[in-house]
Amino acid sequence: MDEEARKALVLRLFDIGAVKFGTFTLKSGIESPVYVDLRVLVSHPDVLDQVANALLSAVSSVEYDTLCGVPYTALPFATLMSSKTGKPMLMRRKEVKAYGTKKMIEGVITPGQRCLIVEDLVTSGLSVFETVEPLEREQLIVNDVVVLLDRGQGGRKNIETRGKNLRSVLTLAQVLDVLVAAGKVDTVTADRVTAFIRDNQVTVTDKLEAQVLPTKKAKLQRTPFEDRAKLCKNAVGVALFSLMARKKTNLCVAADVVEAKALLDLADAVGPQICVLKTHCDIVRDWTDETGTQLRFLADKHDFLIFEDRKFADIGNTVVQQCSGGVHRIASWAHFTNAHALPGDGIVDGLRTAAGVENHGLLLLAQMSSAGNLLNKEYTSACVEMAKRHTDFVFGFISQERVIEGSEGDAFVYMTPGVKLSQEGDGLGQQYNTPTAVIADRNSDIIIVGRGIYKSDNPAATAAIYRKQAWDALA
Ligand SMILES: O=c1ccn([C@@H]2O[C@H](COP(=O)(O)O)[C@@H](O)[C@H]2O)c(=O)[nH]1
Repeated sequence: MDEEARKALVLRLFDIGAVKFGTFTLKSGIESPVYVDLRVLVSHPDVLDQVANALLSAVSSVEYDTLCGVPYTALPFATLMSSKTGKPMLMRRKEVKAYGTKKMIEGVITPGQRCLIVEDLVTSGLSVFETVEPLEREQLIVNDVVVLLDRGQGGRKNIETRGKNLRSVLTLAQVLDVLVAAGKVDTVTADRVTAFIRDNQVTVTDKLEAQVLPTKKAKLQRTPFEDRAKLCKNAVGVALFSLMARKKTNLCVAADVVEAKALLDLADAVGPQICVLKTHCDIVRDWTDETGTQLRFLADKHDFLIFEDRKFADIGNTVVQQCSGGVHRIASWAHFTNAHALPGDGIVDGLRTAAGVENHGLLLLAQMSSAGNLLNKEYTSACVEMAKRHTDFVFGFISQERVIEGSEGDAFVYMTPGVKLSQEGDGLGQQYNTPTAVIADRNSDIIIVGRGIYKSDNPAATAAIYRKQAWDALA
């Protein structure tokens, strides 16, 4: 943007009352000699257009695929920029809906795309980070921020120390220079404003950031997996925690393929990346005893455990036979399986009888990922209580989040299905979250990923991507 255009924009902003001088009490209680209100721009389409052009010229050398305005004032800026460039736009919700999708970001999200943040005014930079955080959780890459007016109160430094580039169309100092030169503001006022800016620098500390960014606030101080192994009372749980610490992976692949060879090939391909291979033996059309034997061979070869996701739900006497007998003889090859708590404690006792506690363990289904499921809070609490009554055998949960807080909860493992890099459902009720959302925000331990990996072109390479994201999210 050239000097003349900049001057014209400043004068127009002054004319429409977007920049005012006097004595104003800010939200913080501080008295300020200057007040910037860019919300008035929506009443002046010519100025909005000038602003959009100025913002676009400030980012002419920046490469980005999509853009997102910080709500609310910058939304019309971003909309105009999107329309002028043809680049798609995303919108961040200020309030998350209490119903439906509960999405933070509206629009088509393509993980890996570079997203430009558009802001009207930067003081501390915190509102920029309120927008950056949910975008990064959706796996968008945010490197660049463009703002119409930088007040010069430390926002640039706060944004840049957090690794983002900030480009501004105007600084408050430049605005003052133009207005003084045009005789709109006297030098005494300009000096008061300059002194105010100098004396009111804002540093964003980690504490302040945590107050504003809810997910940072909720972040758990994690007990290392090797220490949790010492708290767990079941041998398979101990082995799983130790394996995760040793192999540095919290990825479980749901191997939902329907032929034995495909299952074994998949297990061999993703084996180096995983802590657990999850099976549904009853969907494998040519399952034989040899399939179980071969799976155990691969588990030893690659150092993973086998979890048969059988979701037992019958009385104790029946599950004894379902787990040890039938075509699948689950107890002979799976390290652990899972059960619904619905029938009562007898189901745990039955499965313990069928498999024994030395080489087997059990997870309870405390929550499910599917839309409209009936596992409500009371049911989840009842599962938790049941698990606490059987710590010799039950070592964790299938859940959408960590369901027991504190050191007592450290003795259990939390495995979460419904994980994919993109969050669109499957049309049959499955609901997805990203690996980062599941591990960092919901404090789960292990992500369970099926179609996101086995339906990809290269399951081994894709498993490595999920593994890295899930492991990094623990930090
Ligand atoms: O609440 C639940 C419990 C189990 N699952 C199982 O996890 C996988 C998910 O597969 P995707 O292809 O990643 O959707 C599948 O085996 C389910 O049976 C679940 O999704 N939700």
